[in-house]
This record gives sequence, C-alpha cells and structure tokens, in this order.
Amino acid sequence: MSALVRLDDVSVSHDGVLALSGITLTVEPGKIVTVIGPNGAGKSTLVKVALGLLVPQSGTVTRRTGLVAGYVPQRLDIPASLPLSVRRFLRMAAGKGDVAAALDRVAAGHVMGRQVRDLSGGELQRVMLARALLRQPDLLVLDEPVGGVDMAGQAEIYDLIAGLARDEGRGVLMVSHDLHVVMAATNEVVCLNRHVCCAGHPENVARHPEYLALFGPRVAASLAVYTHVHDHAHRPDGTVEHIHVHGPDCRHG
Ligand SMILES: Nc1ncnc2c1ncn2[C@@H]1O[C@H](COP(=O)(O)OP(=O)(O)OP(=O)(O)O)[C@@H](O)[C@H]1O
Repeated sequence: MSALVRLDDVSVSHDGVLALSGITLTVEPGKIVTVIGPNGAGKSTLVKVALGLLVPQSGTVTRRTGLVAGYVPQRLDIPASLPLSVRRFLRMAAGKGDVAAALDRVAAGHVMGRQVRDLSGGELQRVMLARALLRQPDLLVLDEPVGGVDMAGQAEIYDLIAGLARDEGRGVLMVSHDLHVVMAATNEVVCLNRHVCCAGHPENVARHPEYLALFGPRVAASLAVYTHVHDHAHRPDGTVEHIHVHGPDCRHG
C-alpha cells in the first residue's frame, strides 16, 4: 500500500472505558496529519495504536511492510538529577546514525555538549526530534512536539517538521492542542474526542460546528483571523437572523 499507516474503524478501551471509538485515518508519505482534541480525548492512545504499542480491541491497523517509525513521546522520563549529555543521550539511541548530522538538521548543533537537564523547552524538543530522526524514519509520530515551547519557538519547530515532510518525504502524525498554530504545517486535521468529530483541511475544520462546540468561543474567536465563521443569515426583507452553532455531542465526549 502507498500509505505508511492506516487505521480502520479502530476502538480501544482502557479498563472497560472507551478511549477511542471507530477511528479511521491514514498517513501518507510526505503528508502531515495533526490530531487535535481536549485533555483525555484519546490522542496519546491513538498515536500508540498507530505505532503498534497498543493493540486495539476492534478494527484494523495496517503499517507498510518494513515501516520505520520515529516516536517523540509526550514526556521524557529522565530523572532531573541524572547527569546526561546530549551527545550521550543521542548516542544511546543512535545505532549507526550520525548524531551531529541529526542535531544539525534540527538547528541544534550547539547543544551537543550540554546536559539534557539544562536544555530549554525548545532545545529539548529539537533534541528529541533529532533522536527520532537518527532512525531515518519513514513515519514520524510526535506527541505534542511543542510542549513547553514559546510561540516563536513553536512556529520554528512546526516549520522544521513541515520541512521533514516536504523535503524528505517523511509522513508525520502529530498531536497538538492548538489548531491555529499548526495550520500552516498541516495537510489534514483530525479533531478527536474519543471519536472523530470532524476531519479535513485545517480551514474547513476550523469552521466546523463540532470543532467550535468542542473548543468553545474563545478559541473560535482567535481563529477569526484565519477564517470567516458565517454565523448569520440575511433574510429577504434585509434583516439579519443569527444562527447559533452547536455541535451535537462532542462537548460531553
Ligand atoms: N494505560 C491506561 N490505563 C487506563 N486508562 C488510560 C490509560 N491510558 C489512557 N487512559 C485513559 O484514556 C483516556 C484517553 O487518554 P489519552 O492519554 O489517550 O488522552 P489525551 O487526549 O492524550 O490526553 P492529554 O491531552 O491529557 O494528554 C483518558 O481518560 C485516560 O485517563
């Protein structure tokens, strides 16, 4: 198959509680699929299913034969007290990979000799990305790649990720809380709240009533700079009828 990974009607329960229901999605080479959704929506569960770390109770997951995946988890579980240089941290994961080249690719060559515990949020995310790139992955799976990074840093990291897809043909499946910051670097957005509320091109998702219901008027207002939400209709007599937009069920999962 041409897709790197395909989920078809996948459902997952944790201890009898449904975390994902009927999820279908595909990641193609060179394309970025971003999963957005509130806390507890099942985003991390979904990426673990895509990676094969978690087996769904129903549905099918198909990975391209010989697929190499690079994973950046949401949290790095290294004790803060542990002395560990970036060089050593990357060498531990390197195999035959070129550590210096991977760090250069993420514009972080200057942190090679630093301690992992001393890195800024943005530097740490770049190092984690470099570590994933050492495997020369066909598919990059990134669980909140800009956690702890300021707005300017976020844009730089998303640019970097966009380059990895566009210039190197890697497929990217990533998780984010924010649609508007990933818009430029995403081919498809999947809005998740245990089930897929809506999916498609970022601008269309931003307009979708279920997206607006899920993320509320504050986020919807911040999106107004990117998209026009048509919330009223013009009656034939010239008066304006306001339309209240509600999503059917996303608010309650
Ligand atoms: N191993 C597990 N055992 C039991 N419940 C789990 C397990 N992993 C996740 N869950 C539950 O499944 C639901 C989805 O969790 P998940 O971590 O996938 O959500 P998320 O969208 O990534 O959340 P967040 O934005 O907070 O990281 C949550 O209610 C969570 O408590």
